[in-house]
Amino acid sequence: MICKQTPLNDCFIIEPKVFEDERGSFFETFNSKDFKKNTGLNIVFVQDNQSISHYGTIRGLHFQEGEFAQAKLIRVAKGEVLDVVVDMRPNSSTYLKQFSYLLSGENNHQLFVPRGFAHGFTSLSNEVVFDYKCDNFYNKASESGIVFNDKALNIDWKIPKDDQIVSEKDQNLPSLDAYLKL
Ligand SMILES: Cc1cn([C@H]2C[C@H](O)[C@@H](COP(=O)(O)OP(=O)(O)O[C@H]3O[C@H](C)C(=O)[C@H](O)[C@H]3O)O2)c(=O)[nH]c1=O
Repeated sequence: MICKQTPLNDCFIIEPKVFEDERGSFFETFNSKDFKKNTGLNIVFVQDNQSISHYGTIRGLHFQEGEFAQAKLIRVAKGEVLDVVVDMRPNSSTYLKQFSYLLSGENNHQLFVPRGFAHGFTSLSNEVVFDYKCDNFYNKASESGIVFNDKALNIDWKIPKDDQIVSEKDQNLPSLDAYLKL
């Protein structure tokens, strides 16, 4: 596996070693020994999630707050997404900076998103299978987020407005400015 630093502190891109032969391919989607050796992080993932999204779906920007904050190891098993993260940690030198990255079933790349980051993605293909590991359990009461079309973040989701599919819940998330004033 190759581990590359992103422009945001503690956020990494992981490129697993893929073995290909006449039958197809194989790769280890997670190996705790290799993960610790390459990232220096001692993370215990406790929950695996999967979502399936139609083309144009935008999920996010989400995070759980406080003691229920989650680090995530994200991959796309099928299709392609633009994954977007924002460092929401006031003490970080990359505070409020954003980073986006194409994850796909083709490149098999993974993105490690540390606790304290807002996370979202958009489906650039149909029926995207989005799989990720979390190091903390789901806790509805601690869910929070920033609205996907926040003016200050001005994220380019790469999907025409007419094609965007966003849940009612996500459309009603606060702006970054409103969230920071909470
Ligand atoms: C996240 C989660 C949700 N749920 C239930 C709650 C709802 O009844 C249903 C759909 O939840 P939601 O609309 O919040 O799903 P997403 O919009 O994909 O949320 C996720 O999307 C962004 C991109 C993330 O990074 C977070 O992991 C997470 O917020 O699944 C659970 O039972 N367990 C869970 O861990």
